[in-house]
Amino acid sequence: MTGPLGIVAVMRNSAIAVSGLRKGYGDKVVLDGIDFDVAAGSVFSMLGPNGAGKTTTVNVLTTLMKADGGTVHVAGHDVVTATKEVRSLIGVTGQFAAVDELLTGRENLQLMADLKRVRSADRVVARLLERFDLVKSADKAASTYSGGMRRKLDLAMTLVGNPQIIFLDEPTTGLDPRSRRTMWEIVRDLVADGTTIFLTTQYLEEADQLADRIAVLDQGRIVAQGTPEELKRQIPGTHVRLRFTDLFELDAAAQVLAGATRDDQELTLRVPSDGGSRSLRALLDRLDDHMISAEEFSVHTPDLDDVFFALTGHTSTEAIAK
Ligand SMILES: Nc1ncnc2c1ncn2[C@@H]1O[C@H](COP(=O)(O)OP(=O)(O)OP(=O)(O)O)[C@@H](O)[C@H]1O
Repeated sequence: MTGPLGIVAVMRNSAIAVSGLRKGYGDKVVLDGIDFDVAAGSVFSMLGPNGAGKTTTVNVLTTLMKADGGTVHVAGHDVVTATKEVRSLIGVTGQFAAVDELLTGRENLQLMADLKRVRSADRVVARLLERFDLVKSADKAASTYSGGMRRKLDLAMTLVGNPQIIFLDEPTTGLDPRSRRTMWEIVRDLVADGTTIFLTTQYLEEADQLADRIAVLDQGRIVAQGTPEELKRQIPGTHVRLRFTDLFELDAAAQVLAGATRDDQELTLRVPSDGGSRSLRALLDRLDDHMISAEEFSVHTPDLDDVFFALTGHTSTEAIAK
């Protein structure tokens, strides 16, 4: 779209717009010119190992830190010139929780409601305690909470005042699988309500589960961006798996489909493919032409671990160990 109306439409749709963002500490370049756009109402995940620059990005986007170069707009506001507006629209949950351990869950939420000058604070606090399943522990000191409960309380505190855009910096690092799943459910609920989520994570599965778009950050640069499916499709390894009813059919198919790998025990053929609809149709047509029918047909795409390795030359855990 062109013209002023087009521009307005684009801006309205973009919750976060980052262009040429650079940041270093002394001589060390941490963000080496990164660009991305987050659509309103979506989950955008920045995926990268320890030290990739995720927290630095969150700090700049949430006005806590000044960039060395580039521009950042949050809900259409420049983070440098409209800091106050940006702060009033966002919520941030960092790696170091804002929870005061000496206060109870309820008191922590009340404190936040006072800070944000929220009306009907008691009602807001009660609702959040319920939503996060913290009613029973509401009047116990946060120091007695488990890691998962503390994260939930931290996130509940972030939601006081209904921010439009929420930044979650590694929200599930160190959590057990059950608490992690609870956090995922909460994120999904928030998005269903129209909230925009910027989420950093080192967990490939987490990005895969939650994100509409993923940016892979490695050593200060975005090495890939796209939907989880797009990222997986970018790398070799996608294949079609065909299962046949007997060896006779398998033999016939193996002769027709050059380059396929057969497994006689499983009665399957693995055929390299980009997984696109055109090549799938061509493959099925070819089998049809030879009157071969497959009992089962499935497309397998590599997971994000494969993607990370293909893009960066190291696995995410190798990089973490660096
Ligand atoms: N205040 C600082 N002064 C100097 N170097 C810093 C500072 N903060 C971060 N760094 C360095 O910048 C790099 C990126 O750090 P950042 O915290 O943004 O990474 P991250 O991807 O969030 O990793 P993590 O998951 O460990 O938090 C790291 O090498 C870190 O040591």
